[in-house]
Amino acid sequence: MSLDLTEIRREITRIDRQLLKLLAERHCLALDVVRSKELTQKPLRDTEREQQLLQALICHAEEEGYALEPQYITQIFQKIIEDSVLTQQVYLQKKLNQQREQSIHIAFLGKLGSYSNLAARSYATRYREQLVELSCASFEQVFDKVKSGEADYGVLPLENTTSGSINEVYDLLQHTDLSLIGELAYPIKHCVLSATPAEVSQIRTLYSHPQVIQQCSRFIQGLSDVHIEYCESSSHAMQKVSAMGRPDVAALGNEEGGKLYGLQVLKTDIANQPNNITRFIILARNALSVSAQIHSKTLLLMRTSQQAGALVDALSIFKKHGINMTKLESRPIYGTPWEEMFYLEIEANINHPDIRKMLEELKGYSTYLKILGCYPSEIVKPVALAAE
Ligand SMILES: C=C(O[C@@H]1C=C(C(=O)O)C=C[C@H]1O)C(=O)O
Repeated sequence: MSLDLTEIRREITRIDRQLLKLLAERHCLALDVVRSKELTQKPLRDTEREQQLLQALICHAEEEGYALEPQYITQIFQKIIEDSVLTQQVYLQKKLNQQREQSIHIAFLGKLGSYSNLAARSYATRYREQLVELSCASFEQVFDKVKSGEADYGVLPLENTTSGSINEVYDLLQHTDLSLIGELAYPIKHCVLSATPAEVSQIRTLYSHPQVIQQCSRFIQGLSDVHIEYCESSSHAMQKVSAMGRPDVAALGNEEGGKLYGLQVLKTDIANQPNNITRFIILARNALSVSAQIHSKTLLLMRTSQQAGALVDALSIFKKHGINMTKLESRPIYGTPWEEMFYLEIEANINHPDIRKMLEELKGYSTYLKILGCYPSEIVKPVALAAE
């Protein structure tokens, strides 16, 4: 066996290309699978098959004596299965809603390179759509651009695994006629960026969006003598820092955006927790139909009477119908002090007759009920393997 690095790397490159080819082949088979399921109307996800498949791979690796940890095999194949499930979902959704390959206009907060912009690109890539990017100065403007027809979709952050709910977006949802048609979980990897080579200890002013500052609060506390400047978005921050060209100012943003503004990365992974993920929602003027074969979710707006137990009674309807609730949020109702609007996200498809019946029942327990939208769940929860 040669120990020549160039030669070994050439061999690695050859294997990587083989892996890529095999992944592409598997990806095509996922499309054959969905065409077959279309005929049989089978649910798209089959967690039993996924469990068996993972278990069999782990056993096979052991029998063959491959030096691969079961955890490693599981992680890699869970990612592959996630792609397969989402590919099938996209196929069914595009067919059901008769979407053709076309260019779509997507509105998002910030300039090019903002996290919302990266999420918009990821959504368009998943649906294989050409993207026309429309920058907005505020969340409100994103809603307005979709309402006026200037944009087909609006991409907005709803919650983050570190800083929690984005209240401003929840409040805007209370008064909108737009429909929620999709979701997207996007990993947020904050870093410190500056225009010139510098040490983090040199920084005296940090620019970013309040949400980013909040998600990196521990890192910021560890810095001494630093002043914070809040910006409309992280992309505004990156642009400002780029224009200043000084070693004592830096932006908190992302690596991809940093490249766009010619910035250097001084430090990566500065969020309070490594699993820093933002869930974005996609808004459109018209609601989408979601295939019954897809695991879907519905977001409801609900207000209850001010009587004792009114909310508990309303929520008990979900329990009665065996419906899982994935999110419960409340926000003040403007003009009505101390009354709350509830946001309920449930794992349900509103086109199912049982769910329609359940919502009729729920009306009886609420003073206001509105469906904000039904959408495919794009968060593919990995299956758990049976304990040894
Ligand atoms: C490909 C399929 O659809 C889904 C994806 C799977 C995979 O990628 O292996 C397995 C089961 C299903 O959840 C299938 O049913 O075989």
